Amino acid sequence: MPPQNSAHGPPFRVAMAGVVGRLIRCWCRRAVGGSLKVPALQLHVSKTAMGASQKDFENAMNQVKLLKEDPGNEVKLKLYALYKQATEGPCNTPKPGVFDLINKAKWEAWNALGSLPKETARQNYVDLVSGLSSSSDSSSQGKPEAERKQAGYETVVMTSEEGITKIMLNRPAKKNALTEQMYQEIILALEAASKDDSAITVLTGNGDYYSSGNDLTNFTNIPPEGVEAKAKNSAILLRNFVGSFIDFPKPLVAVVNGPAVGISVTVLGLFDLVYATDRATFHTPFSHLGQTPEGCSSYTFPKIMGPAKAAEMLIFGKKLTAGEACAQGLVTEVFPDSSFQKEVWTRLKAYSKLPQNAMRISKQIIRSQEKEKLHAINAKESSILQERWLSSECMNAIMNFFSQKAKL
Ligand SMILES: CCCCC/C=C/CC(=O)SCCNC(=O)CCNC(=O)[C@H](O)C(C)(C)COP(=O)(O)OP(=O)(O)OC[C@H]1O[C@@H](n2cnc3c(N)ncnc32)[C@H](O)[C@@H]1OP(=O)(O)O
Repeated sequence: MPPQNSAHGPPFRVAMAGVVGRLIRCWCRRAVGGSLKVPALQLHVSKTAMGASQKDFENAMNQVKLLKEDPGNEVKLKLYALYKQATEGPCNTPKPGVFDLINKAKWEAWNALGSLPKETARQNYVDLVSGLSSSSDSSSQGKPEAERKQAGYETVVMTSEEGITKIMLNRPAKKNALTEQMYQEIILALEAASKDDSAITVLTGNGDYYSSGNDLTNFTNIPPEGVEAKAKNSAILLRNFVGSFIDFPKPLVAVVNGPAVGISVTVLGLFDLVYATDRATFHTPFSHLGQTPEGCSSYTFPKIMGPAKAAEMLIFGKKLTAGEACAQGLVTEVFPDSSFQKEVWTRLKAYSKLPQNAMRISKQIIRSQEKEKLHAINAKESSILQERWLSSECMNAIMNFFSQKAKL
């Protein structure tokens, strides 16, 4: 029975979360046939309890790689078993020999899941990872909100204060060039921000640059499977990255603290507000790099600034000043560099006090009109780039950058 003081207030919600958490833990224990103990994790009760999507599952797999603390062998076995069950179904391989201790333990964990349906295994995997992440985050609880720097990220800094979640790109020595790890961490940070209690989410950069775009070393790190596999995986990552911006459900603001290049410019067409310092420039040198537009810019830029101005940027690589970008509608407002941070954050703090649900719903009405179209454009741009990355034009441009022959 709910406490007398409130039918739906915090004490009741806490109590209910405890009950639901216990039920899920109990259900998990039954699902593995009781032969593997599920550690006493505080399972995070989220939207995923209604059925994890493939995207939730992929995000959880990425999140596992970013765990700060080793979860221990028992949990790792459980993750392994749920992963195999979710992707391949019931255990279908012969039992390893008695001296093959590690593979035998893995086989037994998988086999113990019996005929657990793939969807349930996927859900259990997502819940388990969510529990692991929130238990590793719990060390930050009790600190003042402003200091609550969220754990689990290495290339971005995520903080929440006064209704605003800030995701700050944090490789200033490399002009915040986006590594593969950084794309993944931004996807996860946006996913977390979409579910937290903040009203507004901000993306910004640390140091003198907002971002110099894709880290060109991403293309030099070729796996044993070869360049085609590299291009394919990069296209998947790109598509997921841009997809996170398309689907982001609440107001998203870019605080452009300095020059922006490549993909950090193109995705601006998917933000709700773009505030720039007068030191910022906006540069999409795709043809110079043997590449083509991404971030849905082949659609958003002509729509925002008209086809002629969009072509000048996307085909001919014209670099815009902040004032020009504002005149063309890509930037909402430009501020003098000396007062940029003060003016922008004062403005955003005032906006964050507006009714949250109204802002969120308004954003969703606007986005829903072309969400499907944006996803289709994202898919097309990513697949064209997958081919471009294998072209000699693109490979030469990247080699030029590293041999210092060409600077933009
Ligand atoms: C999953 C894959 C998805 C792919 C999506 C595709 C996206 C397309 C794009 O984003 S295209 C844009 C790519 N970006 C660039 O081409 C920028 C390249 N960088 C530069 O031209 C210059 O560095 C600069 C103009 C941004 C800044 O010049 P400056 O002289 O001021 O500074 P440095 O060149 O000395 O830079 C400092 C160090 O940072 C390294 N660095 C900067 N940008 C990148 C980058 N994009 N990739 C890799 N490394 C970068 C630079 O090499 C210096 O490193 P060092 O100190 O070790 O020498």
